[in-house]
Parts: sequence; C-alpha cells; structure tokens
Amino acid sequence: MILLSVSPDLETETGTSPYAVRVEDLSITYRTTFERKPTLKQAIVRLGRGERAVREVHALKNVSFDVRVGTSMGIIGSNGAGKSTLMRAMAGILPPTAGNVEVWGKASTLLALGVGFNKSLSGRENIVLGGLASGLSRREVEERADEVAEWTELGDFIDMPMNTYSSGMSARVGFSVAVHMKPDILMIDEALSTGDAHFREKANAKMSELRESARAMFLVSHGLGSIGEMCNDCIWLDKGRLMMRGAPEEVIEAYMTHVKVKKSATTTEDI
Ligand SMILES: Nc1ncnc2c1ncn2[C@@H]1O[C@H](COP(=O)(O)OP(=O)(O)OP(=O)(O)O)[C@@H](O)[C@H]1O
Repeated sequence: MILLSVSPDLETETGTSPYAVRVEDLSITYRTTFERKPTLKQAIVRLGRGERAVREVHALKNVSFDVRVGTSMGIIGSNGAGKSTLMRAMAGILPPTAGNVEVWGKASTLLALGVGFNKSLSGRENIVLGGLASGLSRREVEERADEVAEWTELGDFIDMPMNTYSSGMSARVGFSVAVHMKPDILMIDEALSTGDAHFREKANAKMSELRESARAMFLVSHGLGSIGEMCNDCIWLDKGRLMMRGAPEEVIEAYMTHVKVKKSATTTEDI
C-alpha cells in the first residue's frame, strides 16, 4: 500500500470549483526492458554495445473525463486494463506521457498492497510515517496516531514489525491511515480484497461516512457488487481506452456483456 498526497504541482486550490478531478486526453506509456528469447550471440552483442531491448506498454490511451464534487466513482475493467495506472496518475505518482490531470484538493491514496510501508517498522511507526507522507504536520499526526492504530483492531500486533503481518493485517493499517487523514479525495485500489468479513463491513461503513465529507472517492475493484453499492458513477477501461462512463448498473451490464461476448468469440476463434 502506498499512502501519499498529491504532488503540489498537480494539486489545485479547491476554491469553489465544482470539479474534484479532470483528466484530459491522458496517455501513459511505460518503458520497460523486454527479451523475446534472445540468442546467446544477440545477448552478447547487445551487452557489448551496452544496449537493452526496450518495449513500450501503452497503459492508457487518450482518456478524458471529469469528476464533479460528490462523486463516488467506480473504475472497472479486465486485468491489465489500466485501472491502477489511472489511479497512480490521478495521485500524482505517475506523470502523464501526454495530456493532463488536474486535481482539486488533497488526495489520500491506498494503492497496491505492500508498497509504501517499511516492513521492518511497526504498524504504529508506519502510521506516523504514512501521516507525514500524507502532508499532515507532526502535531496532527501525533493527535491522530492513536485513533488510527485503535481502528485497525490489531491489538499488540500494532507495535510489532509489519513483516510479521498477514496481507489482511497490512491492509487494515493502510486503510486506516488513508481514511483517517481527512482526505478531500479518497482513492482505494482493491484494498478490501484481502480483508476478512468483519474488516470489510467496517471498511464499507467508514467509506460511506467519508463519502459525505470527501470531495470525491475512487474505487477500483473486481468486486462489481461493491462498485454497484458504493458508487454513483462508473467508468470502464479496456486495454487502456475509456469504453464507457455512466451509472454503475449500466456500465457494469455493458462490461459483463462485453466479457461474455469476448469469451465466446475467443472460443469460436479457437475452433
Ligand atoms: N511498472 C510497469 N512497467 C511496465 N508495464 C506496466 C507497469 N505497470 C503496469 N504495466 C502494464 O500496464 C498495463 C496496465 O496495467 P494496470 O496495472 O494499470 O492494469 P489494471 O487494470 O490495474 O490491472 P489489474 O486488474 O490486473 O490490477 C498492463 O499491460 C501492465 O502490464
């Protein structure tokens, strides 16, 4: 999990803007090294020249949408569709390759599990670090740390190193930090998937509470039920493109139909 505030150049004064986020023609391309079974000779020649094969992954392609204050937006799509990439771009972790992202307010982000914590430190110590990374002052963090720790219901574990935690226990710490930092914009990426039933219920209640106070909320989930319950707006991404935006029931239905059609098409092609 990674917890941080939006970088200052991305954050705009909230003022009276009716918008929480505006994404304009956003494209994100990852550059990564790629080896398609090079022969020994090719590998040696390249190594001699100091070259590496580079592959570009177009994770988001010309995505545009705006989000008004009061929106709880679900983001759905198949594996690799670009959901986490979009969240990272909105959180200011990933700079756009092209296009713009504008964010009105302080974002609290709870992204991919395991990232962002120093596992050799205790849960309580990570709560303090997470709070500082979210842009709170030392005093504000000290004031809130006990409440955040208490919320996790981890008992004595909260003062033990996080490398002794299960993934669900880490998720509790990350979620607790993210929701207690009084964010203007809350971004949650699949965080609830590792929690047990009790935690999920508690987390859902907390998110409902936050929906009232935050300017906007984003939820990435493969659990379409949670999107339907928690969100009043939804976008569907497929292979980096924005396929549809609208009421969660309608977007979920279109996505489900697409998934089914794609499955049968693949079967036909296979024949
Ligand atoms: N750090 C990276 N370097 C290179 N490629 C990446 C990186 N992170 C993601 N990708 C690629 O970008 C594309 C979008 O990935 P992303 O994680 O945003 O998808 P996702 O919709 O969140 O998927 P999932 O539902 O599986 O979590 C994928 O093709 C993925 O392989």
